[in-house]
Amino acid sequence: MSELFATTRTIAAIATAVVPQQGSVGIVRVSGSQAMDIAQTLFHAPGRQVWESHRILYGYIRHPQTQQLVDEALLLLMKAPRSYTREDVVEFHCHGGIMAVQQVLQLCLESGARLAQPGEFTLRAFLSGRLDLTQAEGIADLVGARSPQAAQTALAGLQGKLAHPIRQLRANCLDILAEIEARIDFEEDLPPLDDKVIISAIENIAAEITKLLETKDKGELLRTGLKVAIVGRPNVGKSSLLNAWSRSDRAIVTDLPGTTRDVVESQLVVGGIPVQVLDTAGIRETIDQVEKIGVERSRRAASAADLVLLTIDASAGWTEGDREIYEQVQHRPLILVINKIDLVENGSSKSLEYPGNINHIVHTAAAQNQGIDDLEKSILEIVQLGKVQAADMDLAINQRQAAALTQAKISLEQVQATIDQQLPLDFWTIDLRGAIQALGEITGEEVTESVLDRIFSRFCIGK
Ligand SMILES: Nc1nc2c(c(=O)[nH]1)N(C=O)[C@@H](CNc1ccc(C(=O)N[C@@H](CCC(=O)O)C(=O)O)cc1)CN2
Ligand SMILES: Nc1nc2c(ncn2[C@@H]2O[C@H](COP(=O)(O)OP(=O)(O)OP(=O)(O)O)[C@@H](O)[C@H]2O)c(=O)[nH]1
Ligand SMILES: [Mg+2]
Repeated sequence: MSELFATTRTIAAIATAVVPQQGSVGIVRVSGSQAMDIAQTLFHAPGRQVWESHRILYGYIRHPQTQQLVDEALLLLMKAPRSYTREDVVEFHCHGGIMAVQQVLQLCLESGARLAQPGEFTLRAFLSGRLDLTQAEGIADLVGARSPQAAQTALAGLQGKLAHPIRQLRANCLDILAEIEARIDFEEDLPPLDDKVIISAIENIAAEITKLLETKDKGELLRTGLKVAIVGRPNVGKSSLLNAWSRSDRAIVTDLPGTTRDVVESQLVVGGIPVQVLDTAGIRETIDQVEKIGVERSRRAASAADLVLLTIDASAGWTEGDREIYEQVQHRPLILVINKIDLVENGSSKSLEYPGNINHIVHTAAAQNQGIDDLEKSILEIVQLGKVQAADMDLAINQRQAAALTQAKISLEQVQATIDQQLPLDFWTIDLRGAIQALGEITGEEVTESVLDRIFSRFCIGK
């Protein structure tokens, strides 16, 4: 057993962010049987304050040997099992920045704790039965959420809205298994099995699994979001588009072609989906060394993006330069953004002869903040958010859960095939057990250490 699964040692870590921005308060969290001892060694609470569970004490953290003052702080005590890990937990609420928390953590380590691995507090919460795996994954998703909708979906997981139906489906499978096994063991004493009843019960379970699987695309979009690259010739208004879209002055805009040299990025939310927008250097042949590198980066950004916004200047029409860029990006999900629409007669661009097979076209006047709504609508059409939302559930499964659900469904289909072929009852149980195993992996009733390792190492230290 790896050290991660031995819960005998007391663990400690900084629970709050250390980089890049300093918070005004920083927390050092300690969990395990030595937590109270460590708190008493390091923390001095003046006056008559009681060291009881779920109390906050005020006082001073001092070096245990030299008595040198380290911080003026608050101490939160949570006695087992009324804590996040169900172990004794203490939290030092220190001044923010890095010095106080780092010194307090160091003192905890010198007093007998070891540094927690990423996700180890939550792992202990799982091992002690406080959370199941889907709830633990919900916590990681919540911490990483980049849109309110992503946070809402993560909270649903944290609340057990996924664990509940999965447990129910597994219990249904176990009931069917018990029915079959009873016939194997006591065949003569029981009425014979009705195949039709079993088949319809299995069909119902498979249908529920299918419904859950339909939330996968939404989960993927909310968790990873979209990467969108704005590309085009110099001076067509790419940076203006980024600024209009993000309602900021994020990128430098001038009337000089070749203004943007490096990739400029901005985080947005479109229809609940976190979107990372990349403004890039205008693509053209150039002998300028710096610009050349910028152009190379633009090409790379375009090929790494989920969606490319090929931006052109309406007043210039479809130029040879636009065509060359189009050839490089035409096989990618693409929107043609016809910008500077304010400069053409009656706002139309019918004279533009862009390729007829471009399906998504949006007209904008970025410098006037016009066309952004249409752009967002077009993006949501491309990612088919409508379809995603139609799976009307506030929960959304992740890839690991989808893989296990798919496995469970395949196993159930095999049970049905076995019944159809009228094979002996023993055979029915084999695949049914497969489905039970797969469903158990999702919540963590049946799970290997390597799977746990993979899930919890995604967390940050202190979580
Ligand atoms: N300071 C601080 N804030 C935090 C956390 C934390 O650990 N420390 N959390 C953690 O990441 C989250 C809150 N989650 C928590 C969940 C359960 C318990 C807990 O002690 N539960 C016990 C007892 C409840 C009671 O009866 O008083 C239990 O369920 O047994 C604590 C925090 C977010 N905010
Ligand atoms: N009339 C009009 N001018 C615009 C519009 N969008 C951008 N411009 C102007 O076009 C010029 C170039 O804009 P940028 O946003 O810097 O263009 P860019 O594509 O980022 O250019 P590079 O970084 O050089 O590739 C600036 O003078 C903008 O004010 C628009 O919709 N209408
Ligand atoms: Mg630019």
